[in-house]
Amino acid sequence: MLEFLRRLPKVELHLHIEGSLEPELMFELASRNCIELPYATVEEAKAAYEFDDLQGFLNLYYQGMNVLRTEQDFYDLAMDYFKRAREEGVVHIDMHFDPQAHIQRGVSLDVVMSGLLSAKHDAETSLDLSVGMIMAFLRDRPAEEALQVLEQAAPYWKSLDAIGLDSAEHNNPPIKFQAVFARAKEIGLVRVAHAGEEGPADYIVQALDVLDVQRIDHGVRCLESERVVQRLRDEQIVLTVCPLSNVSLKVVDQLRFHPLPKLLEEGLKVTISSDDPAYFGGGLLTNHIACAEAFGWGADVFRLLNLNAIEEAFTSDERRKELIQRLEKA
Ligand SMILES: Nc1ncnc2[nH]cnc12
Ligand SMILES: [Zn+2]
Repeated sequence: MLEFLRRLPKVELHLHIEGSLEPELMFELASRNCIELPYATVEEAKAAYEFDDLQGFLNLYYQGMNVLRTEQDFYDLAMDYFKRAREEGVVHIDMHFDPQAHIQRGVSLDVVMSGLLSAKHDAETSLDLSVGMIMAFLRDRPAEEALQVLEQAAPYWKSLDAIGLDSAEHNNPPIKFQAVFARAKEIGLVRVAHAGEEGPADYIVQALDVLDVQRIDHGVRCLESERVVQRLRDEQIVLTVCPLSNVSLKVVDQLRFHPLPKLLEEGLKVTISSDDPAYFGGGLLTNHIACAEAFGWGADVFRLLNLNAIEEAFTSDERRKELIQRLEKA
């Protein structure tokens, strides 16, 4: 099974590129930019990655990305992950990034975009890896700020595959971003949102009805409402479920109690992703292996999960067809 999972062409729809910052690179960038870290060693940083909940993680996530200052830093961050993902047999990544978390530190949108877009270009031309770009808004910051960033990003609209919504879900319902998402729709941008990770099933409905999103990131709490499950099934809305993330952030107690098998039984269009691999114990292959061990899934389940992801990936129809053929042959 391990060899099968390694060679299976895997597609990741839910990855925060800032959450792929490994402590080793964090130290390298800190040294390059003369920034003092709150950790003495890589081991000390890793030991701090124990979280009680989403907010506990977000505090370290925003602190960690403070080492990202230049275009080269963003390029190195993304290429470092792309190369590792490729070695694990990942063939496509839809990458979230958080411009507000950088702009508020004095790092310009141009610096972020130039670094990430160069890395995407190089991955697509030299690594056999396609990359989608999801510009995410921080739901615990004001909607007006998100709207400003969306307008400021006008030179990059053509380079974006979607906008997203992430960060602290409690008390930050999708409806807060109604105007931002309406403007994105007017511009012609596709929309996705985190919902039902720590927030209630009702936030999933709001994301669909008010933000008109095409996917739900996480969505595991849909199971608390029969009506929401029915809706997701009827409309075959893709859920980007992140098993090891859910364990790390205590959304579930242990992987063997994760609702992934139930979501599949319910006929939902499930995919799996790593979310923030540097913080949650590993990348997409590690998530696959952990699921194989926890749920005893065979090859057919993993083929289905990745077929679901390929069908939804932000890529060309030509690349999609190629990936489906490679999946069938694996
Ligand atoms: N799991 C997650 N949930 C919400 N926002 C995030 N930003 C990075 N990872 C996140
Ligand atoms: Zn996420």
